[in-house]
Amino acid sequence: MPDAQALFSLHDVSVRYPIRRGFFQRVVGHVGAVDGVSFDLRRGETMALVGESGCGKSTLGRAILRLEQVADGTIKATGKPAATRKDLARKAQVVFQDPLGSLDPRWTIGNLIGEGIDVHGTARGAERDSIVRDLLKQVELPASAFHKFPHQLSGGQQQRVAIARALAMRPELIVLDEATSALDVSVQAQILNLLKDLQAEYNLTYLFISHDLTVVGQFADRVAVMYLGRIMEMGDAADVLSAPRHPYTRALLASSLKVDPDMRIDRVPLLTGDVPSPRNPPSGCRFRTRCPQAQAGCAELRHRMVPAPNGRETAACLANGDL
Ligand SMILES: Nc1ncnc2c1ncn2[C@@H]1O[C@H](COP(=O)(O)OP(=O)(O)OP(=O)(O)O)[C@@H](O)[C@H]1O
Repeated sequence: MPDAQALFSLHDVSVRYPIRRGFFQRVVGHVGAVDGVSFDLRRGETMALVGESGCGKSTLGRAILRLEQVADGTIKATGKPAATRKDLARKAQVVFQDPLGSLDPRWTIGNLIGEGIDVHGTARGAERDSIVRDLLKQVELPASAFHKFPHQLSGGQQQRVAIARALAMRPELIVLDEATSALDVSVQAQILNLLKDLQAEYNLTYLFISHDLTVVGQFADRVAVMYLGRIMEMGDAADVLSAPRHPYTRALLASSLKVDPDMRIDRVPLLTGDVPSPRNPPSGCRFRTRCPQAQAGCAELRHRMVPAPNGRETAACLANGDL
């Protein structure tokens, strides 16, 4: 049942990349990057997506932004059928890890921020420039940045420009794809504070894709833990991170170098070995090949989310007694 506050409702969403080979680029298989993911993104919340590299976080973010095609399932925006990419440009924006890579070095900051306004024709000339100057103020950049070029700014300032560019479209959702990961800890904290302020002011929804569980604990309201394209645990961030329930979440947290010393994850073995290929994932529970609590029946276990305390959901797990 979709949440009444949902900005986006994902139902059983799968995304597959074709694997092409040979001169004619024949499709010889698929990578199931996201497999059967369902959740609601609630208006005004920060939902974090965490998990090891290659588990499908960015692909899921891109699918919500309509930058990837959904193979199965649906993504509905505020109860209406899925918007087109153009409609969505206003509603959902993205900020990536590497601001310099997403900012054209030949453009001034004023033009970079004003680009979306120009494309959508929402304002022109002096009115457009005044909106851009306002956005500079909102992201706490000096007015002098207007005529500068990206390489003249620091990494933190460049990321503020990327945020201003996203804000220029007056979006409801911003996908933050490792948006603070490349920054120094102190700059990262400043950007996270800015994002919090902007969220409070505009009731923004954030999908926060991150490897850093400590930052997720400080920044996110809810967290979805992904493994090989599937959600393994989802719920209130404080709950999931302080008392992880699924063996994968427990191992992921134990493996994180910056774990909170108060976390109740004693004696949980660290994650070992690599994530299996999503081209040929294990049957049953996908984590079973690395799970310290794996049992014979895990190979046949059907993936489904089961309710856990405090409104949390976890992937069915034989070690947790879910049959
Ligand atoms: N364009 C593509 N073509 C084929 N496979 C892809 C493509 N993009 C991603 N993949 C594969 O899809 C899977 C999920 O990748 P994705 O980048 O979404 O994971 P991620 O969790 O965001 O990883 P990271 O944290 O490293 O960014 C991986 O196995 C990846 O190799």
